[in-house]
Amino acid sequence: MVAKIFIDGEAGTTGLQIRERLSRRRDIELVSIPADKRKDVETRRALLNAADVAILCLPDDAARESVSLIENDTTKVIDASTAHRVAEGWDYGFAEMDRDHGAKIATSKRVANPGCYPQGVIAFLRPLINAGIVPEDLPITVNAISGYSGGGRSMIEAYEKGEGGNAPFMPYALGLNHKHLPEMRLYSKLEKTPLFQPAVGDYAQGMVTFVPLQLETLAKVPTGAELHAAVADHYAGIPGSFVDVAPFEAVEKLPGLDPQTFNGTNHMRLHVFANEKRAQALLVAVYDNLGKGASGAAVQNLNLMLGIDGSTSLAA
Ligand SMILES: NC(=O)C1=CN([C@@H]2O[C@H](COP(=O)(O)OP(=O)(O)OC[C@H]3O[C@@H](n4cnc5c(N)ncnc54)[C@H](OP(=O)(O)O)[C@@H]3O)[C@@H](O)[C@H]2O)C=CC1
Ligand SMILES: CC(=O)N[C@@H](CCC(=O)OP(=O)(O)O)C(=O)O
Repeated sequence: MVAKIFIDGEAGTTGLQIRERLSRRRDIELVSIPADKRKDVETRRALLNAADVAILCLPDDAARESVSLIENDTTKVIDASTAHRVAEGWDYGFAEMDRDHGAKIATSKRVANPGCYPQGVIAFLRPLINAGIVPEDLPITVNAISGYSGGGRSMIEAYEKGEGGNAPFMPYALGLNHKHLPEMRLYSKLEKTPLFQPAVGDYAQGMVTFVPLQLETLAKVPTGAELHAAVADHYAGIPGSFVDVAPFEAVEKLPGLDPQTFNGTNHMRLHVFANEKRAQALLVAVYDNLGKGASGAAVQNLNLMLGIDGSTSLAA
């Protein structure tokens, strides 16, 4: 069967990337909207209702509107926006977060594609909390850097025109209230909202998230090797996982921590570093904000929803 896919917001950063990833697929008919009608509600309503799967690459309010325009119970939805990530009736689109989660996505009609930053955090904390190695109430801090494509078309244009100074490293979200906090807390299984402080760099694409852990207050302080083993065990149990775990090694510097390492792919690599004497560890995830952070994850979820094995069908 050839599945009909409509990308609402196909001209935006995420929409274009998904289009590109799907363009050579023969099992998919990509339904396009005429450029002059792309914000026309009735044209979108018709295309949304005719699609087997609609992928929403829109601002939050427009994504909510698209969902409200679906009048049948057959069109499945993958929403790349923030609108439904912690909403009732939606499944979170991070397939590797639990052993059976890919199967859940495969039968879901409403999948909320994750935010770029939260996946690197959930990828570590959920398995560690599930294994009882990190307690749910441990206060967590997250730092991160993203390429400017994370800010969508307006930020890309601003950086490419050299507007705004183009600082090599520009911290933001200093009100400590970033929109990714609810999904980061909920799916990591944390009791307390993490302190999250990201930065944008003067490069287009690729990200790194950092979770430093102060472990001395824990009743049982895990070693770096124990943290690493728990995370590695989790991903070893997920066939076709796009998340892998680097060997546990003592290094001062690692070229693989370049945020651009996995650009153009759907891969995420997890690194564990530790200093046993100080009871400190650092959890580092490297991936493409437009890949596993957005369009790669959307195509992985689409494959699952179409009953295709994502590990073999996703063009990296
Ligand atoms: N960039 C990233 O790294 C990531 C983005 N996302 C999310 O994906 C979604 C899209 O982001 P991104 O691609 O970066 O954003 P862009 O700004 O690049 O693209 C959004 C697109 O939606 C169009 N649009 C806006 N309003 C409407 C409407 N009412 N009807 C139809 N089309 C509309 C815009 O058109 P116009 O420009 O003419 O207004 C634009 O083409 C957002 O919710 C974002 O939060 C998720 C993960 C990562
Ligand atoms: C650099 C930059 O500005 N990044 C965006 C997040 C990009 C992303 O994950 O997208 P969602 O909007 O779908 O959550 C931000 O911090 O708001």
